[in-house]
Order: sequence, then C-alpha cells, then structure tokens
Amino acid sequence: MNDTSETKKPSWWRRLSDGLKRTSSSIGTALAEFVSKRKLDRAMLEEIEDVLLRADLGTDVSARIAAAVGEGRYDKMISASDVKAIVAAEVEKVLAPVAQPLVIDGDHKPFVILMVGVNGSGKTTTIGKLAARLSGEGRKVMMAAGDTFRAAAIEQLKVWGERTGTPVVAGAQGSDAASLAFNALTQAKAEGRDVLLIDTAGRLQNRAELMSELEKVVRVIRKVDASAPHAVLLVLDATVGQNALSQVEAFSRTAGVTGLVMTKLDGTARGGILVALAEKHKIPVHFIGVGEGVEDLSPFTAADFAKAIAGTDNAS
Ligand SMILES: Nc1nc2c(ncn2[C@@H]2O[C@H](COP(=O)(O)OP(=O)(O)OP(=O)(O)O)[C@@H](O)[C@H]2O)c(=O)[nH]1
Repeated sequence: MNDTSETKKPSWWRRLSDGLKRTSSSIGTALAEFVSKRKLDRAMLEEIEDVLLRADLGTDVSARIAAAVGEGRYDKMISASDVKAIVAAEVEKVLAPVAQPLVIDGDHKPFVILMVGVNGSGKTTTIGKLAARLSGEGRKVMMAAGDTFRAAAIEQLKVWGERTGTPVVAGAQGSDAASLAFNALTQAKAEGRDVLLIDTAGRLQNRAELMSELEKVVRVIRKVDASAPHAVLLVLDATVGQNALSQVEAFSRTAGVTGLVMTKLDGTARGGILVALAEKHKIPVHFIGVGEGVEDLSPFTAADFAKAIAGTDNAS
C-alpha cells in the first residue's frame, strides 16, 4: 500500500538526485550554517547569493534568486527548505525554455548527428549511450569513428558498437575524418539506417585546425545529403566550470551547434554551470550525464533538474 515509499520512486529520479548530490549538498550545507539561525536581512541575502555563486549558477541568476528570497521576508525567520524551494522555482524558470528533447524527425534517413566537443568531455561515451538509447527505441543506428586522431577513441567506439549491437564505421588511426564521414553516410543511406552518429576529434591544442577539420566534415557529408548534419550536439564536461561557456562560443561559431549534452554532473559541486549556460546562451539542452553507466544519460527536464540541484524532494 505504500506507493510513495522510496523504492517506488522512479529510478531516473534517484539517479538524477544522486548524481547532483555533490552540488545540492554543498548548497544545503552552506545554507544550513546561517539560514534559520537569525532573521532575514540584507547580509543574509548576500550570503545566500555567495552560496549560489560558488555552485556556479552565475551572477545574474544568483542575484535574482537572492532577490526572490528577500521579497516580503525581511525581519522574518526563514528555513533552509524555504530557500531551496525558491532556488528550485527560479532555476526551473531559467531552464524551462532550453529543456528541449532531441527530435529525430523521420524526414531524413539517416538523421545525421554530428557530435562535437573537446577531448575528455565524454563525447565518445555519450555517443555510445545515445546509440543504446536510440536503438532501444527501435531505430536502426550506425556510428562513425570520426575521431581518427586517437586510436583509443576508435577502439572505445567499437566496444560501444558491440555492447549496443550497433555497426561502427571506422578507419585506421590518422585517416581522413571527412572521407570516413562521407563513407559512413553513404553506407548508412544504402542500408536504410535511421540515425548516423558521427564522432569527431576534440584536440584543443590547435583550435584553428580542429575547427577547420569540423568544417571539412560538414562540407563533405553535404555532398551526400545537402541537409546534413541534422543536429550538431556539443558535449560539455560540467567539471570544467566557467570554461564551458567559452567552449559553447567557440563551437557555436564554427560547427553551428544545435543542442547540448552536459556530462559528469555527478563529478562536481558546481553543477549550477548548466543554469549559467542556459541563462547566457539559451541553446537547447537535450541530455545530461550523471554517471558512467549506459542508463546515466537522461533526457533533460527543467523541473526535475531544478529540484535535484536545489536538493528539494521530487513531488511527482
Ligand atoms: N562520472 C561520469 N563520468 C563520465 C560521464 N560521461 C563520461 N564519463 C567518463 O569520462 C571519461 C571520458 O569520456 P570519453 O567518452 O572518453 O571522452 P571523449 O570526450 O570522447 O574523450 P576523447 O575520447 O579523449 O575525445 C570516461 O572515463 C567516461 O566514462 C558522466 O556523466 N559521469
């Protein structure tokens, strides 16, 4: 009869809230040190703002939340859970416009997804997780090991291919990424694949070279399908903090990013970076990674993320 017991809660909520625990508990612990110990005043609002800044929510959002907490509450006692509820509500407002599912329309066969991002962002792992998700939805998926620079990336993708039963088009290390993408798209088309996921190199050492390689990949796949790529997903590692903002700028300029995936939110106490990013760039966020397992890539939803980061319980 106990439908609301912990065990009955959806496991995705558990994964999300566990994944964001480092951020939510650092906010919660910091708030508990001063909130509810005295009446609310300007100094307390500044302290609240600082706590949020330390979680990387960004100056604008942090100031807005502090102002919302202050509204009508001066000289009154306030609890940490009151503050958390306001954090969740304000964060949800920022995230709601960017929380958009990745729509794979049937008009393109295959629907070509170019995956971009710097080395180590979790790009290859995310492609594997996406392949698992999309084929689990009944789509015929193919992957292209377009990070031809690193043998390990090619091998890693092949492992994901075996794990998910998805064919991987790969060349030798050092082979031309654009021609590999061309071949993969030609093959995916011939085989009637629904989705082609293309991995790309992410060397940051030479940004100009990296960006021109990306442009070349796009140019070449357009020879097979003039409308491709149909999505360009930028994979961002949450643990790099503010650096994520400049990565969005760089990749948006050259690769025409259409959506974001943020990984490793479980590895940082500063998961608020996603909120700062939503506020600043307003690019759709499709998925978030909260762990290394295949099921740890979840579609991004504003209300759940907001509650998980604020450390309030999930009412649903
Ligand atoms: N904790 C955690 N680890 C993750 C997540 N996503 C990816 N990783 C790990 O991050 C590491 C780097 O991931 P890769 O997929 O190799 O990164 P990449 O961007 O493809 O890097 P290169 O292959 O070097 O280009 C791996 O050990 C992954 O298991 C996540 O959401 N949470």
